[in-house]
Amino acid sequence: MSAQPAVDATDVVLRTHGLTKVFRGFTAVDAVDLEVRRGTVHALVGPNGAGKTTLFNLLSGFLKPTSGTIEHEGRDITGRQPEEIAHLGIARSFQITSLFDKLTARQHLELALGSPTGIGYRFWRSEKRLARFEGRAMELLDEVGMADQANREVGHFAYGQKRAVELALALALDPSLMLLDEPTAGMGVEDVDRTIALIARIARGRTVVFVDHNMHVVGSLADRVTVLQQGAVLVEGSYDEVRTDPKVITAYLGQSHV
Ligand SMILES: Nc1ncnc2c1ncn2[C@@H]1O[C@H](COP(=O)(O)OP(=O)(O)OP(=O)(O)O)[C@@H](O)[C@H]1O
Repeated sequence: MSAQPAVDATDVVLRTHGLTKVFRGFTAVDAVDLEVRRGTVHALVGPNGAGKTTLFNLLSGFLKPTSGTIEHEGRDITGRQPEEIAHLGIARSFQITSLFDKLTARQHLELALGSPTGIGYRFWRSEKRLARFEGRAMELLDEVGMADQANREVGHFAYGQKRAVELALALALDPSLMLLDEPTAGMGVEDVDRTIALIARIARGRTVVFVDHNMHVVGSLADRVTVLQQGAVLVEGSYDEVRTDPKVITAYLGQSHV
């Protein structure tokens, strides 16, 4: 975890102002002002249905906001397409696995490295053209502790190993900001601890925003925590500040993952 940098406008990688998403009269994200500082790990938490995934979809361009703005490095990116946002260096890893069973881990990385935005795969690239990405592919797999599995088909991988490959794919973009959607969802305790260590490692020198229900993960990784409730920001602060906030305790009453 990195120390909190001094507050300075140029230290803000991502800022939303009044960000709102309304689905047929239902406000899923409600006037959210979010500030993500450079070099920090920032968690988004909140009870089920609080709007975390919708907010992620807005930040990564998969949904268009009803109103409000999103700024990246001081530039307005509101309404940009997912490919453009990825190209700006905002990488998102998905909650739902997006790997192909018959491809090896290395082939996944080579295909992603061969795609200009990193978020699509270019299957028509020849093996020879992709071979030039082998070195970088291996570096990325090494970064997530998967170098020794590089030539195995991902269909044979355990769940935690697939998530590690997905993290490597997000890193392939060389992102200035990583958005991780429930990186430990569905994992057992061992995989959760391994993933915490992995995220802590890849977060060095990078800015990370993640959504997770597991408070052990949030407490272990997050420099800042934003708690959402019914689409709006309820509280923001350090993990210890939000954990003990009476508003947060009340919001989580009746939820199993406090
Ligand atoms: N496409 C949509 N159309 C209508 N309502 C939607 C749509 N997407 C999300 N919602 C609603 O918006 C609210 C916020 O949903 P969202 O998935 O963002 O919450 P969440 O905090 O990610 O929840 P969880 O922790 O359960 O994943 C929910 O009430 C959901 O039903």
